[in-house]
Amino acid sequence: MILQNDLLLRTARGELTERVPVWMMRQAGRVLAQYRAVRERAGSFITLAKTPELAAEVTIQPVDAFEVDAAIIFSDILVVPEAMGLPYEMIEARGPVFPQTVRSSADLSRLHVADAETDLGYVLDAIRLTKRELNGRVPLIGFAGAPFTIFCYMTEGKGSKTFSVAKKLLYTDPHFAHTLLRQITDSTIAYLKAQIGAGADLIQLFDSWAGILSPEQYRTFSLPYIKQICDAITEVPVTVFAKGAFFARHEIGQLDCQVVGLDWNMDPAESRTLVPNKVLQGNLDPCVLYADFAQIRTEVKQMLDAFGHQHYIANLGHGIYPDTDPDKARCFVDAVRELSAQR
Ligand SMILES: Cc1c2[nH]c(c1CCC(=O)O)Cc1[nH]c(c(CCC(=O)O)c1C)Cc1[nH]c(c(CCC(=O)O)c1C)Cc1[nH]c(c(C)c1CCC(=O)O)C2
Repeated sequence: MILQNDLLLRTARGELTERVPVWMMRQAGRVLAQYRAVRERAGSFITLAKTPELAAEVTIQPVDAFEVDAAIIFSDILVVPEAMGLPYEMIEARGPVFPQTVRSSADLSRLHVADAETDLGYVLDAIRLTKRELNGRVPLIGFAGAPFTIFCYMTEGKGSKTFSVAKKLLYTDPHFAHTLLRQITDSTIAYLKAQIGAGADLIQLFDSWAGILSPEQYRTFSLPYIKQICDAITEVPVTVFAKGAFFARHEIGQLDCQVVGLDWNMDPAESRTLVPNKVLQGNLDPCVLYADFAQIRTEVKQMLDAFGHQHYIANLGHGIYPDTDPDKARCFVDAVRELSAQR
């Protein structure tokens, strides 16, 4: 299948392009009334994620609504722990919860390394169906959580501001921590390879909780596992997005990945210096989309000026907030397209 719009893919591979590609983290979701309608029909988030026809439908919605340069498969990072034997629930207005947690070596007997085809076949089916329905319009991004972020949810059992239960284990039982991190890494590599086999054109790793670690802990408990994944994924470009890990940009830049994702606390020029020779992605504060249309355009212009128009993928600095006006999201995408094409 030849892609009609392969701008993002060419940029991710390091090629010079005619304008800056743009998409938004969490673009498939509650921002869109069309999503909420399908979610209603499905009954629950998990049913929606496990029904390939519906997952494909909501994956494509933002491509129609915003004309972004990529689709990202509708799923969640927490499908990996579930596939390893730790099911999750998605509680309305609260987020994900694991009724059982894993906090010691004894708990590990309940887990297995995920088999992508049997345990995550529904995501692979959703990818195949989405690819067919996209019919080459834009590339499809596959994704997974980085092992440390998945470790946080599996040990803590729910979201947390500090993830102090998870962090405590790094100090009190590092052997357990490394064993679990290894199992998550092995599961994630198998899963990402299967996503690529099913048609994913690029891969993004979300290390959403990277910012809670010290640089030393990040070097010990997160980076080595991300490195294993980057080394294993050779087929398509890989983006590493480590939220809050401003201190690790140089080391992330040394990995065998093609794109480094940035949040809005990370200065573009400083990031270019720390991460030379890689494509950068980001990093507009999602709260800018609460500003008026004129100000959104001004902020986008500043961002494009700061990053430059090459070796750069425009995005938000984290996922779009669910109460964002979709017209403002559309304004962000349009501003990138228009302002980066004028040369
Ligand atoms: C940490 C994390 C999770 N999930 C994800 C991350 C990493 C990115 C980040 O840091 O934001 C990744 C994710 N989750 C979802 C996607 C879909 C693709 C996309 O459009 O980006 C992606 C890429 C769907 C989702 N995942 C979730 C929803 C909302 C649930 C619903 O629709 O009922 C969606 C659309 C739920 C979810 N899932 C998770 C949380 C904490 C929550 C609750 C908070 C929230 O609601 O945003 C775990």
